[in-house]
Amino acid sequence: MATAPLNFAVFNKKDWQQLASKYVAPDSLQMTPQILQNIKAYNDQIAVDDVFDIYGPLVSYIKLRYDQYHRDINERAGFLGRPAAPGPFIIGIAGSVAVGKSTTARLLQYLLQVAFPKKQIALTTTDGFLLANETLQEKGIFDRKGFPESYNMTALLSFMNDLKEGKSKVKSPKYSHDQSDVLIGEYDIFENPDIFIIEGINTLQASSETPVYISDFFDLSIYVDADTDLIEEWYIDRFKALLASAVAVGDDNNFFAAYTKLPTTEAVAAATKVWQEVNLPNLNEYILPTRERADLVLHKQANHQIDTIWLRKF
Ligand SMILES: Nc1ncnc2c1ncn2[C@@H]1O[C@H](COP(=O)(O)OP(=O)(O)OP(=O)(O)O)[C@@H](O)[C@H]1O
Ligand SMILES: CC(C)(CO)[C@@H](O)C(=O)NCCC(=O)O
Repeated sequence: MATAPLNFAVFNKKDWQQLASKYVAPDSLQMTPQILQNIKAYNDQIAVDDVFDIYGPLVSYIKLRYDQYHRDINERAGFLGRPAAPGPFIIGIAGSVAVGKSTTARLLQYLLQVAFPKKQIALTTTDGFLLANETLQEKGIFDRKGFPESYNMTALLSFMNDLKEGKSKVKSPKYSHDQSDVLIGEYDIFENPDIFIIEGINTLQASSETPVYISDFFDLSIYVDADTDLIEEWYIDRFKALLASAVAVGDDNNFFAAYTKLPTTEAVAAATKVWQEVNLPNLNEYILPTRERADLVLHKQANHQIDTIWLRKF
């Protein structure tokens, strides 16, 4: 993998693992076999060792940062002579299409909920802020889906602002991977969560529409990294899984239904072309350059196992 910039501390799995109990006692993570079973149900292949070795210290580090966040807002409110109105502690997760951001986000949500049973841990994706396929087609930018201009950044920033201000009933629009489109009129509604996770390829990007970055609202950011050839493999694996589920469901409205009519090799060739012509250029031009802006980088190797962690020192 690339060399970490000077302002990051680099850990291999063994050194990172030593940090596990610094701020969260391991037993407070309550890693029972039943919990592990539930976590594994998200994805049968999640490396169980990573749950302890990587996510244990990560939850511990988030606890440290969460406590600091609350001390900080109280002290700042004291300085201003105004009541502290804390919005959620916000964690942003970035990385390529198909690198495993949503899987990482769901696992983290689960583990944080176990570690903080009385807190509300919420999760969304920036996918819902994509322009609808129809709009992308009208604008002639359907082949730029996922690129900065394909998102409604104004709506996304206003969502982040409402959330951080502590407004109640903040809505984020939904996206369906089966439909490969936003679900018009469907929302997730958030009611004052304590910790909020937002994952998406663009979470560390600047916007051309406004000088504010989405990451200006983050209290911690994570970039999920892997070598490009591996990510392409995972993209194709996920495409095959979505294809298989389209066959099983037999719904002609499913985006993947058209591909099910093709021989598998042709369908996979079409997906490879989308990777090469859309997602790979997007990764190289717009996503990878944001990696060094993250507070923490999780680097994955084959089988999604995390081998290296970069943690920002300053
Ligand atoms: N830890 C993991 N173990 C095994 N498989 C994983 C893991 N993380 C992700 N995957 C698989 O890799 C593929 C991509 O993962 P995921 O859908 O989470 O990516 P993503 O980064 O959220 O993608 P997108 O940006 O397109 O929504 C999926 O098929 C998922 O099941
Ligand atoms: C929804 C995004 C943009 C990001 O998650 C991505 O998964 C996507 O659909 N990219 C467009 C090209 C493709 O169909 O893979």
